[in-house]
Amino acid sequence: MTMNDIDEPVRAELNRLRESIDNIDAAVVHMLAERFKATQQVGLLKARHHLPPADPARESRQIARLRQLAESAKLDPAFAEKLLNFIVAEVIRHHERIAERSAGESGATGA
Ligand SMILES: C=C(O[C@@H]1C=C(C(=O)O)C=C[C@H]1O)C(=O)O
Repeated sequence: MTMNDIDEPVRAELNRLRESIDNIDAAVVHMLAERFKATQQVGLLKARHHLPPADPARESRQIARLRQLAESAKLDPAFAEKLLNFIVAEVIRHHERIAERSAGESGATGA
């Protein structure tokens, strides 16, 4: 049995479910793009005011909140935490890059 041997009603159901998955994936990409736009602004603000790229206390509060939300949505809280940590690690990398660039610019002579 391969994917080519699927009966028509099963194929139709699979296609319907996959259309929904594709819509959800598109929404996730758009939401992440908006989130990164906001975090880039936070990175610029932090660099301008010499604040550290990471804020572990804020992250702890976000993890506790997301774990609760995940539980009430019947999503594995450990998965929600891993996903947030993955995203935040990327954000912190961006903030470090922004801080380096900002330090380079303010250290430049302009000559
Ligand atoms: C965006 C921030 O910077 C970092 C990234 C966070 C995030 O992606 O949610 C949270 C805390 C910080 O470690 C922030 O401080 O709010």
